[in-house]
Amino acid sequence: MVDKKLGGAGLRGQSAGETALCTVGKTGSGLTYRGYDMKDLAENAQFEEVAYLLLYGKLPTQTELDAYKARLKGMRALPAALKTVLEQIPASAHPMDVMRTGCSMLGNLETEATDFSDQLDHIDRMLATFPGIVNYWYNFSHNGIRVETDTEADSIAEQFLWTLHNKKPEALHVEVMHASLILYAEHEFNASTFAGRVCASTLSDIHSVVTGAIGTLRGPLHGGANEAAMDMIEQWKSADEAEAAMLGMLERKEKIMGFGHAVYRTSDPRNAVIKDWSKKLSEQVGDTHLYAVSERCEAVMWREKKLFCNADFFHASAYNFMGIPTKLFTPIFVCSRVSGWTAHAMEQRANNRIIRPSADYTGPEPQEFVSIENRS
Ligand SMILES: CC(=O)SCCNC(=O)CCNC(=O)[C@H](O)C(C)(C)COP(=O)(O)OP(=O)(O)OC[C@H]1O[C@@H](n2cnc3c(N)ncnc32)[C@H](O)[C@@H]1OP(=O)(O)O
Ligand SMILES: O=C([O-])CC(=O)C(=O)O
Repeated sequence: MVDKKLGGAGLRGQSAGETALCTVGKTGSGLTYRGYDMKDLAENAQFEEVAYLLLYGKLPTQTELDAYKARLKGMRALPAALKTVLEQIPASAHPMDVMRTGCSMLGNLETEATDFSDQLDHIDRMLATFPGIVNYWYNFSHNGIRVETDTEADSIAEQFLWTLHNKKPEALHVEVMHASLILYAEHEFNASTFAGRVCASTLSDIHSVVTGAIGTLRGPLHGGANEAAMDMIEQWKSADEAEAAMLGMLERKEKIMGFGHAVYRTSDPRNAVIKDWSKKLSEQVGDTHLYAVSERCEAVMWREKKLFCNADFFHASAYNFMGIPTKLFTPIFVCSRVSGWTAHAMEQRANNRIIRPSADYTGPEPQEFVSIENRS
C-alpha cells in the first residue's frame, strides 16, 4: 500500500500519541486490529470476538467467547427511566441525536466510579444496550410499539436486526451484520476516536467519552457519509443516470459522500469486503439497479478523480438491501465503534497526560483597550 502524502491542515500526518490497537494503511491488507488483519477477522470472526480483542487484549477462546456473549446478553434490558426519556424524543429527531442522548442518560443512571474500577462493566453495558436504545426509540416513535430489547438474540449483530424489525432476523443478514460491525470497530486516531481520547485525557467519565465521540461521528465527513451516500444513490434509477449526475456534481466541485479518505491513498480495504456482501444481498433481493448504480459511481470516481470508495459507500446499498431505514445507518456504526472508542479511552487512561496542543496565532497585534463609548 502506497502511503498518502500527508501534511497541511487538519493535523494530517502528525502523530498525536501512541496506540497498540490499530494500524491504518501500514501492513497486511491495510488495516489491522492488535496485529490481526481486518480481512481475516471479517471473514472468520464474530463481532464479539473483535470487541473482546480490542477491550480485553486477546482473541477469546471458545469458552471465553461463550461467557462474554452470555454476559452481554444479560445486560440488554433498558432501565425504565431511559425508556421514558426515549419516548419523549420526537420521530423527527435524528437517530444519532437519540444515541447521544441515550448514552448520556445511561451515564446519569449508571454513573462510572471516579477511580474507573468498573470501566469494563460500563463499556460492556453500552455494547449490550446501544442497539436496543436506538431501536426502542425508532419503534416507539415511528410504529407506536414498545419493542422488547431483552431478546433471545445470540449476538449484537442479531440484536440490532431483531430489535429493529421486532422478530428474529434471517441468518444471512446476521452474517452480514457481523462483518459490518467488524469493519467499523476500530480505526486508529480518526476524528471521533480522537475526540473521545481528548475527553478521556481530562479524566472524565466513560459516558462523556462516548457521548462526545457519537457527536463527532455524526457529521457527513465522517460516519454520516453512509447515510449521505444512500440519499445520493437512491435518486438514480440506472447506472447511466448515475454517471451523468456524478459528472455534473464533479463539474460543480461538489463533495461526493462515501469517497476518499484522510489516510488511505488508493483504496480503503474495508470496501472490498462490504462490496462483496452488497453484491450477494442485491442478488438475494432481486435488486434491479441499486448495486449497478453503486458500481458505476465507483468506476466514474476512479476514472475522473482517482478517488475510491471508503468503508461507507457500499454499506449504504448493503444496509438498504436488508431493509434498514437510511437514518439508522450511522447508529449501526456507533454500535460497533463504541468498542474502539472505549478501548482507546482505556489505553489513554493507562498512560495519561492531558491532550492540550498549541495553536499558531493569526490574530491582531496587541492593541489598547477602548472604552465602550469610544468604539466605532
Ligand atoms: C468511515 C469514515 O469516516 S470514511 C470518510 C467518510 N467521509 C466521506 O465519505 C465524505 C467525503 N470525503 C471527504 O470529504 C474527504 O475525502 C475526507 C474528509 C474523507 C478526507 O478529507 P481530506 O483528507 O482532506 O481529503 P484529501 O486531502 O484526499 O482531498 C484531496 C482533494 O480531493 C477532493 N476530494 C476528496 N474527497 C472527495 C470527495 N468525496 N468528493 C469530491 N472531492 C473529494 C478534496 O476536495 C481535495 O481537493 P482540493 O485539493 O481541490 O481541495
Ligand atoms: O480514519 C478515518 O479518518 C475515518 C475512518 O475511516 C473511520 O473512522 O473508520
